Amino acid sequence: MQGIWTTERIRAAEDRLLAVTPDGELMRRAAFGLSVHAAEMLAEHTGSVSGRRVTLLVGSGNNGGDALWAGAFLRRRNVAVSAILLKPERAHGPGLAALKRSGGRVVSLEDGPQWIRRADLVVDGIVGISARGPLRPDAAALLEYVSAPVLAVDLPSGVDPDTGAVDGPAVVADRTVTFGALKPVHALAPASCGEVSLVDIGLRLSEPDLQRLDTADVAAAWPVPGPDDDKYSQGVVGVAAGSATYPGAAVLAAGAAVRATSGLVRYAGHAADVVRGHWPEVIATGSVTDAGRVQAWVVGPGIGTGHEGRDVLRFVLGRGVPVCADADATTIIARSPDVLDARDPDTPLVLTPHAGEFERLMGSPPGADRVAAARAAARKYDAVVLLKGHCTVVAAPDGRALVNTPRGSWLATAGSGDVLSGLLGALLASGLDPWLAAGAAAHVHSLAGSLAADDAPTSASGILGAIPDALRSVRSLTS
Ligand SMILES: NC(=O)C1=CN([C@@H]2O[C@H](COP(=O)(O)OP(=O)(O)OC[C@H]3O[C@@H](n4cnc5c(N)ncnc54)[C@H](O)[C@@H]3O)[C@@H](O)[C@H]2O)[C@@H](O)CC1
Ligand SMILES: [K+]
Repeated sequence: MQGIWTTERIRAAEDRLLAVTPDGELMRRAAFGLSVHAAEMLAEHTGSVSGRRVTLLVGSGNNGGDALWAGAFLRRRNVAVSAILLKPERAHGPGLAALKRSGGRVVSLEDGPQWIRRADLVVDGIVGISARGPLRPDAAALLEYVSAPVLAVDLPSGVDPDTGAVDGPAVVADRTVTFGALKPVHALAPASCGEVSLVDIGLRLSEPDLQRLDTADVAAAWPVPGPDDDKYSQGVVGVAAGSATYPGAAVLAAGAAVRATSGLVRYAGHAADVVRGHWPEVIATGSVTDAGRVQAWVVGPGIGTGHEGRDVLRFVLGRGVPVCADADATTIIARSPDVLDARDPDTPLVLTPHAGEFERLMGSPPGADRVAAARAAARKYDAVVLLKGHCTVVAAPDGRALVNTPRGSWLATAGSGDVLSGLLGALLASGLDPWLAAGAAAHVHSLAGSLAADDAPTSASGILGAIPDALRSVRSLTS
């Protein structure tokens, strides 16, 4: 697991470390690491370091100080460094002195645009973890002239450090170099951060506020049958999805469950013939009441929100096995919360809302702080909540939260959620902790999406087809 800490926790840890570290030492550690990444980016983009031009955008805090010190280190490698000070009177004193001593140039705000245009690399040291809100107009105006790659110091300025929210002008970086520990922005705003690298400055932090699964975590969690297993012992998953008119959701959810694990999949609903036609290995019946025993249910995709859907949901909630309530099932729960009375309180429930379904469940949209929103919903429904979005957030009623950071946005395609619910149901049936199951399913789902897309549009069927490759890739990276 990768740990992620809020800026409040990071600042407290920095204060503890600053108290026992010589003055300026932490910033020099951070800035030296930053300069190494800057040189690497120059070499990558231009083929050389010496003689290249770097322009620093320098704000009034320590983030600007990091940029100035990194500029001084780059001068040692014969890089031409120019610094645009957004607030010259409040620029970091020792950093500015170091840059000047090293032969770096300080340019005025008015001359800034030409130095940005000429740069081989632009370093964003405008603001770091102490700032909130979008860039101010002077900084935003400078960004208009940027065409070179951008390296963000600690985080892309203008993006909220604790939520990753962008609500105005903000830097879009090719790479972000952060210090000490990952902050929420790094997991929640991949499109703003670009590639994220961590420089160790010796921070010591305990329990993280938020986590991200490593490939190794997913590989360890994913069920692999042993020599004594049979189709029942691995956990049977039931899928209650689709309708005669809309059988697609059933085919996708059941198919994902088939591909996720090697046990048995049962289907119950009006699309039994179509499901059987696509997946002969699925035992398909017309109704949940005669589906047979399962160890987890996936319910909701395409079942409708009328009487029949409500009855199906009530039935599966009363079986004493984990339930993944997706799509129409979340809408039913939002409109008729009494269906949850059928639930045995000890039965794990996973809700998988997108933003619209979330609003129905909670009465207001998720807002900028999606992690807090998912946690609140998890508490309200005493359920694991997987909040869909570009970055998927999974929160448990006990407060655990994780985020899945995707590669690209190819998952935003019709039927993609049905595939995710099938994966998740199969993991629940295997007995995995529901929070981990949701995180692992989201991880493999997004990996399958990027493998299927391979830089071109894909479809839910494409994602479904790439599940075995995604699982192979997860397992191969750790074997
Ligand atoms: N404290 C430490 O031990 C370390 C801090 N480091 C750096 O220090 C940074 C935090 O520095 P600071 O706490 O000085 O604060 P920042 O550099 O994040 O900036 C705060 C300053 O920006 C201004 N500001 C606030 N919102 C703004 C906005 N929207 N637009 C423009 N200006 C705005 C404020 O007036 C304030 O002066 C970290 O992000 C990191 O880069 C690193 O050097 C590592 C060590
Ligand atoms: K920054």
